[in-house]
Amino acid sequence: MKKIGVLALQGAFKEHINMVELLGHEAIEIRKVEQLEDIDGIILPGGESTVIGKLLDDFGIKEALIDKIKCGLPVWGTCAGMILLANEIDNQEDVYLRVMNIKVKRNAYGSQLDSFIVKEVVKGVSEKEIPMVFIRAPYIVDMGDDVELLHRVDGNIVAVRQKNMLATSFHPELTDDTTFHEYFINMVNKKL
Ligand SMILES: NC(=O)CC[C@H](N)C(=O)O
Repeated sequence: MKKIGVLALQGAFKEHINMVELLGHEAIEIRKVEQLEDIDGIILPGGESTVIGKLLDDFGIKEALIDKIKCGLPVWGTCAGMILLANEIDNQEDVYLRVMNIKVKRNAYGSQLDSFIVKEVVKGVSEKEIPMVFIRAPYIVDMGDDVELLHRVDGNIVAVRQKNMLATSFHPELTDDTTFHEYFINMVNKKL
């Protein structure tokens, strides 16, 4: 059984906790630096990246989290979590963890009303179609040569991996499909 931290400062962290537990692993709500010592991987949930970014500072956890990720802690950022990981954010000076060689565009599809769901096969992740929920989602507008493209939707980059870091524009935790959570657990188990 693995211990998966879910950053629990703001946003849809409960849903990730449920998915991790559904797969038989221990899920821990992360709010304190010392908790980072005792986990095998961490998920950064969807929410509001500006709020989570500020709370990372307020809770004094940002620098320790950056160090852990740079030392190889497997991390998965979903939606706002992807924004937190990015080196650059289109049309915005503020950046947060700056650990992943991607440039993201926030609210890339428009407002809440432009949210949508698609079901597609993600090569290398699953043979069956996976439901992908996009809610005021970002997408990647540029990425480094060291970043592996996992999936595009309508030509836009929505899932990538860079060594121990996984980023998706969409929210698997808001579906009943555990495929991406299994993929991340395999990363944690170093099977991928
Ligand atoms: N569902 C989400 O996580 C939305 C992300 C949010 N629009 C942001 O820019 O931070």
